[in-house]
Amino acid sequence: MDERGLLIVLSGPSGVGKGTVRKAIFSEPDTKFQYSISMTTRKPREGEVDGVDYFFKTREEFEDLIKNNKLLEWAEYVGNYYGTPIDYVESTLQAGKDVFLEIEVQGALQVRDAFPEGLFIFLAPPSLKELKNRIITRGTESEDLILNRMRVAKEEIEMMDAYDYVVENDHVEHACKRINAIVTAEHCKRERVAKRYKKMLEVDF
Ligand SMILES: Nc1nc2c(ncn2[C@@H]2O[C@H](COP(=O)(O)OP(=O)(O)O)[C@@H](O)[C@H]2O)c(=O)[nH]1
Ligand SMILES: Nc1ncnc2c1ncn2[C@@H]1O[C@H](COP(=O)(O)OP(=O)(O)O)[C@@H](O)[C@H]1O
Repeated sequence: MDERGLLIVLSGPSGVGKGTVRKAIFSEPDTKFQYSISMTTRKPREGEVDGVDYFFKTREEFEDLIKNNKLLEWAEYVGNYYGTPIDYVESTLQAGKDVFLEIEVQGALQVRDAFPEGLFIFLAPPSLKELKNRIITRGTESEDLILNRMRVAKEEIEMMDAYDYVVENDHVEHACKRINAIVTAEHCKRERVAKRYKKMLEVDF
């Protein structure tokens, strides 16, 4: 395979709908992206499955992964560690497949340093009021955690300029369409098709 896959990073504030949009993208039968399952020390929520939603780890196990350079990026977020396994990302890109990461902002900025050629998409809420509503309706957080997440969210929104694209998550299906359109456009921009034609033209006819 002479073409590496594209590293697609979807990020944005907690509660904006990253998980919802990512699941909607991966529920489409023709999605060709490979989802990189993250490691976390957060306790599983009801219905979450180890190795499907996350690889659930103890703090000791996670700290060993950090020490042994097994993570492309990691962040401590609202009291828990989250990180991306580097081997899966590297081998999948090497195989020419696009890898999709859904991660918070600190991690996305680390990936930007390691993979400046990646595609960085910021998912934005229609408003801060709507963001708070979404965190509340999700109902997984206590009052204290909601305030904490809103504080973090404001700082995260300030980082929007570091991304290649901002996608507003007004309606899930619209956000998915925008993301798919961006990836398609990016592939064209990166001249994958043009390179194929150049190769064809090298041959006499
Ligand atoms: N840096 C980083 N963030 C991650 C990773 N996996 C998930 N996250 C982010 O961690 C945050 C908290 O995730 P989670 O506890 O599942 O809650 P929720 O996504 O807000 O419902 C979210 O912003 C996720 O996108 C990862 O591997 N690295
Ligand atoms: N476009 C949308 N419109 C209305 N509610 C949404 C939308 N996208 C997500 N939500 C809701 O917002 C809440 C937070 O979404 P979630 O995917 O958990 O966010 P994140 O992964 O960014 O923390 C959930 O209750 C989800 O159903």
